[in-house]
Amino acid sequence: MEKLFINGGKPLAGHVTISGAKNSAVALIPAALLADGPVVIENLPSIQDVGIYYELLREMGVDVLFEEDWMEVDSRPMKLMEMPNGKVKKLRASYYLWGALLGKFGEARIGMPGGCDLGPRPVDLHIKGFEALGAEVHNHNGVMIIKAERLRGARIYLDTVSVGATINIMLAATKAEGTTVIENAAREPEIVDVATLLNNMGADIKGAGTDVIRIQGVSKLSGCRHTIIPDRIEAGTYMIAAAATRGDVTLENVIPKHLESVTAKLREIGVTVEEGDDTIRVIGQENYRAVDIKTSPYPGFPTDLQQPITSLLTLAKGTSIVTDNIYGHRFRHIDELRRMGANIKVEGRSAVIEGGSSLLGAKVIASDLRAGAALVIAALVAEGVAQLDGLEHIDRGYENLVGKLQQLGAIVRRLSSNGTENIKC
Ligand SMILES: CC(=O)N[C@H]1[C@@H](OP(=O)(O)OP(=O)(O)OC[C@H]2O[C@@H](n3ccc(=O)[nH]c3=O)[C@H](O)[C@@H]2O)O[C@H](CO)[C@@H](O)[C@@H]1O
Ligand SMILES: C=C(OP(=O)(O)O)C(=O)O
Repeated sequence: MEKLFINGGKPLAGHVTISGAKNSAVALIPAALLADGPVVIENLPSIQDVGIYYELLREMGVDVLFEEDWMEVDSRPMKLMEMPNGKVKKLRASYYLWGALLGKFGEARIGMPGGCDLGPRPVDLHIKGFEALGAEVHNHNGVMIIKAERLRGARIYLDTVSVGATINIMLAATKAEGTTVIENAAREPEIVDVATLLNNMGADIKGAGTDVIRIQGVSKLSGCRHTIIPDRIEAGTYMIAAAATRGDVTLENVIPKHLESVTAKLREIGVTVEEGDDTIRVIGQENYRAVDIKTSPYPGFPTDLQQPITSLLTLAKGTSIVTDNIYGHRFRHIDELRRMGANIKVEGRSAVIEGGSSLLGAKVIASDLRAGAALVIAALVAEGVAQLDGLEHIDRGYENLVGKLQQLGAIVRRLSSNGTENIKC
């Protein structure tokens, strides 16, 4: 069992290159299965979710090459098979196999997904979408059995804005007969990224990035090459870490537009943020103001940065209220932050943070991916050494976290129980 040891109190300084987006990568890989030819995906982040997808594809008989930051996916030898358990449970985004296989074979038999435990994460809208396209959907002992004689375009209104349901419907509808219209669609940049790949494969998708997406079905898709967009959540995490440690960090390979809500909130807190074409420089300040934050679908403040920014707000003078309107139970990091000396209470969907208390190193456990990021940020600020467990969650979504933090001057080490150092992660 490995742990992170962080000796806090050192401002982060220097440059950090942001990797490809996790939430794009895990949708683009299944999307590539729809092509009748090789699809090359570049700028892949080296994270566990991508590694698991690679193994899933191999199990399904896909011809797949995976080297450092690119993957070539050729699904021509692939056969339809049932995947009830195993690796599909290890990540959330295995649910994209539902839409991809439904589009490709007219059938999918895939177990319910895993991913971060953020409280209830229903999939009713995915099912509603598939049914509207003409599929029959049954949940048989935790295995989704989705079958369609013919997929036919439909008008689908999403009652809640959902990233997963928007992409899954897009995947299946790409090869349906006729036109599908998704109303109240999610607008996240990762959705645009997936639509771009599908269009380059020969699909006809218009409106991705707005709340109405129109998909004219096509009968055949072919191979192509695609570069993944930068990970705005990884970028936001380093922005917050730079601010919290009162550092001076320049992020490279970012799209500043994707981070507007984060930049706006950091500025409100009192952080200096300078935007370049594909860089963002964050300069921390001594005094921070308390602010209120409410998460909402893109372009609102992302729920995936709600936990990390809570750590920063423990340093701000006054009371901040962080409300998660997407996942009202996403507060498992709070007890751990309290262990480090933070003064925070949870009231319903909100964390109420009394800023100004000093953080101290402690033994803490990451319960999920962004809880891990929040605790790393707190540890970088804290006095003394913090010991962090639960690294398997962090590994799902942060490429080379230790190496990147060390490059910025942090005193951080990843050690196994026998004291061996692992600097690759
Ligand atoms: C792999 C991936 O891309 N994960 C992201 C994706 O997760 P995921 O796709 O699972 O999240 P959704 O966008 O679907 O969820 C948004 C909201 O819709 C609700 N909902 C969703 C589907 C459904 O069928 N019914 C329903 O009620 C959810 O409970 C949640 O309250 O978007 C989340 C919200 O930005 C992010 O936190 C995750 O990092
Ligand atoms: C919640 C997250 O991921 P997933 O949906 O893959 O569990 C996340 O990236 O913060």
